[in-house]
Amino acid sequence: MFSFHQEIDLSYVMITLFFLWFLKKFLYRPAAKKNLPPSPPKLPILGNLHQLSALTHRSLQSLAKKYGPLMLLHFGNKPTLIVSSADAAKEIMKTRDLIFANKPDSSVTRLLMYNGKDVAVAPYGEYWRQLKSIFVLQLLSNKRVQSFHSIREEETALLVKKVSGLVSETSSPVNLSEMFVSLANDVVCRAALGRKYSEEGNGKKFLYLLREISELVAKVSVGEFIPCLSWIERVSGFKARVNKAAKEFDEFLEEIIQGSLDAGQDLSGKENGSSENFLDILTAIYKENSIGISIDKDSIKGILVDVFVGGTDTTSTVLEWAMTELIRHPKIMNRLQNEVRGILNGKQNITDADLEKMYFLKAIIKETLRYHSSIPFLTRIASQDVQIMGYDIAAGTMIITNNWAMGRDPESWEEPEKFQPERFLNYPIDFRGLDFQLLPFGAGRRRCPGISFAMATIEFALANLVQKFDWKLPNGDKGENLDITEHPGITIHRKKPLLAVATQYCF
Ligand code: HEM
Repeated sequence: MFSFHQEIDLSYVMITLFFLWFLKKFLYRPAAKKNLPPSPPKLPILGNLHQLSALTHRSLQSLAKKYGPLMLLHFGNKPTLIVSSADAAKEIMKTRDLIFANKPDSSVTRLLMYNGKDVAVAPYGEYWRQLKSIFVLQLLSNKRVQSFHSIREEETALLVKKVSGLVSETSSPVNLSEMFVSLANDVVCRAALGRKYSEEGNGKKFLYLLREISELVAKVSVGEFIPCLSWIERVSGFKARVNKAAKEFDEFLEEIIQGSLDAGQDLSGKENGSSENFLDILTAIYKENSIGISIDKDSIKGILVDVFVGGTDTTSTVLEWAMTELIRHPKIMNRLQNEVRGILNGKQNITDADLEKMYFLKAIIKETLRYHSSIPFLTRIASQDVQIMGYDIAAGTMIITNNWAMGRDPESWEEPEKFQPERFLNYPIDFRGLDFQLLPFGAGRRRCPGISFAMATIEFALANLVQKFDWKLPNGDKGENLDITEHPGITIHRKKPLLAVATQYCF
């Protein structure tokens, strides 16, 4: 039984409930429902992280086959849009490029890349624009790339000499993977710092630090996605490892920059800028404000880290996959050797003019970049709420364009799982960021500024290796049996080093 007092309470409750129902029904307008991209089911805390294997580009390709070219995943607590088609990539990096001009950063990249004072992770804005123009106009212009011709020639000649030595002395297999890493490092080092570092003395430390920085930049730090687990990084020693590498590399860079400043480089006397290296150019900008842009020492250090992290592993990986595919496909190797040897017609030295005529060589490099895009992901951040292909994307969403999967998309390529360089002969698709089905160097404002530098090294080295030697697998193994398992990282390279037996070609 209710008491009088209880009855009054009940009527209050009834009136209040009716009032709330009325408000909801007639006055409250819920926010319009968002049209989100399709998403696979997710777990609390982890989001979709449990659906990703170490070869993340392959896991994301499989998920995209089910959920489509735009899908929304959650990496822990981070909403992440996965882009897997040329049309969707064009929306992000052309139509709405300005909204997506920022790159995600992390505590690791902030420490190693001088708190965004480099180019690759600097927030989009005036500072980034000035640094990018230093890259494009001062360090990596076509004229500058040509001026490094003798560096490429000398370093490739050393590579050829090493292979010839192995052929004549032992006829043992050549570790091509290792040789490509040395070649790419040495060419970049000489262009950047005017000298190279060997595996002896303080060179050893420098090479170790380069490897360490590249490895750490590629590592995903769990605390970025699942903040409640960030303690793992401290306990596992990961944070300490990053701090140590950042400090030691900084000390190294400080020493060489100070050395260059103390030496008082006078660039005015250098002919056509031919022997200017990146450090010369950057210290001149720093000291004399020579191009009307002012930079500090951290900017120089950030730029140099970008050059080493962005320019070495990427280049050696392309060479490694190109040679892998040539050895796997003897007919393609044969056709390339006929082209190169035919154009040289008995001549030993390859010139830039010779390379220009090597259409099949260029097609092989394009096909390598399609089939084994060395950097699998292009990353961005949405700086405001935006609609992409009818879907609502919230500000702050991380964007991952799966460039590797786009190179194998059957909507864009016939027989995408076959290595067929011929597809690029008489087919005007290029990799410079205008054809969205092929983006090994990215596109839009954040496109790679090192394309010409990298291509010059790759074309020259590959042409020399197939001109001067014939290649086969050790122990008479057939090319088609060559193991092509991938090793995950910021660049995707071979899990096992590429070993091959060379025979000197008699001209
Ligand atoms: C085969 C060799 C190379 C490949 C495959 C490659 C690939 C890439 C890719 C995919 C990006 C991201 C682009 C985007 O997000 O749209 C990038 C950015 C960049 N690359 Fe390269 N790269 C190579 C060589 C080089 C070289 C030789 C240098 C310098 C010497 C370099 C310097 C940079 C820099 C500074 C950025 C950042 C650009 C920005 O954020 O504005 N890269 N590269």
